[in-house]
Amino acid sequence: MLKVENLSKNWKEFKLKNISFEIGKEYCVIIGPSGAGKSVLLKCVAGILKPDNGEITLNGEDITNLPPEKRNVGYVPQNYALFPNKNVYKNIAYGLIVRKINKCEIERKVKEISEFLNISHLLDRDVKTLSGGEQQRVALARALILNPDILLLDEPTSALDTKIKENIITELKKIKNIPVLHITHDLAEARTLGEKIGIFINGELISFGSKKILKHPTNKKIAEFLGFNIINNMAIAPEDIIISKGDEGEVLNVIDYGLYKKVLINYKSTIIKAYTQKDVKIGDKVNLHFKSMLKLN
Ligand SMILES: Nc1ncnc2c1ncn2[C@@H]1O[C@H](COP(=O)(O)OP(=O)(O)OP(=O)(O)O)[C@@H](O)[C@H]1O
Repeated sequence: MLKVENLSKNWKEFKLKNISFEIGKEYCVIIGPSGAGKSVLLKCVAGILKPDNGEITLNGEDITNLPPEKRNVGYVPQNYALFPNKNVYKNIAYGLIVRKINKCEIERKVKEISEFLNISHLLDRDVKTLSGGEQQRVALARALILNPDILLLDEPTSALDTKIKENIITELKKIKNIPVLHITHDLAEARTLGEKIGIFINGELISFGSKKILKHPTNKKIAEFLGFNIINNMAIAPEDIIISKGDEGEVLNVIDYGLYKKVLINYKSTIIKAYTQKDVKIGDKVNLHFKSMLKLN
């Protein structure tokens, strides 16, 4: 179990503000906009940055001041940080070689982890020749082979195209029995993977708990971040709006995504975002019906 208590880190322009949360053997996704401080938080847990205040415990042990190599933490940074002058096998085996594990045991473990992540065919390859998705799997294998007590993932799919992203997400879903702390700005990824969800804005963890929050935001800040419309302190999801002909609002913009359209409507002097499959055009006069509205605190 990972427990973070009152963690803070201050620079002139940025503050990580008293972050507290805990996760057990579950997949936790922390989501937030760029620059919110997600990577700083992850680096504090990995031991790469030292927090100014606060405490980090892993399975009951205070690791706040331990160097990275003394924490049993698997960390996959955003750029993967593979060793460019070693092949895939040596990259994956690196942590075990440093720990002077015997050769047969290393071979067995590399075989096991590379089968798990479908990269057995790449073991002899030079890492410089790998695609982004392949590099990602090698970085994951390198972290997982050490049987870490926690896996830390910094935007693991940000550099990948949609198809490869889906494949990696399938692999990530297979990781069980250890806590995973995954940071991203991708809401779809949070919805697919997160058992627990943290919402991080401007150095602050404004919400932490069950994934229910993604469909039922509790306050305006969370609702806005999740893309809900807000009218009279009620949150309305764009997919919960039915558009019909009328005179209450006017369509300002339409973006056609093929399967659905994203429509911006000037509705009683508020700009409303709706998703629809109907045929709407800029300038159409419309009425709106809200299928569901959530009261905010
Ligand atoms: N070593 C540092 N010294 C000073 N400021 C830093 C340092 N590292 C990070 N910051 C600042 O902390 C803030 C948060 O950065 P961080 O990388 O955690 O954001 P993020 O939420 O991970 O964003 P992104 O999704 O873009 O990676 C930024 O304003 C960044 O410039």
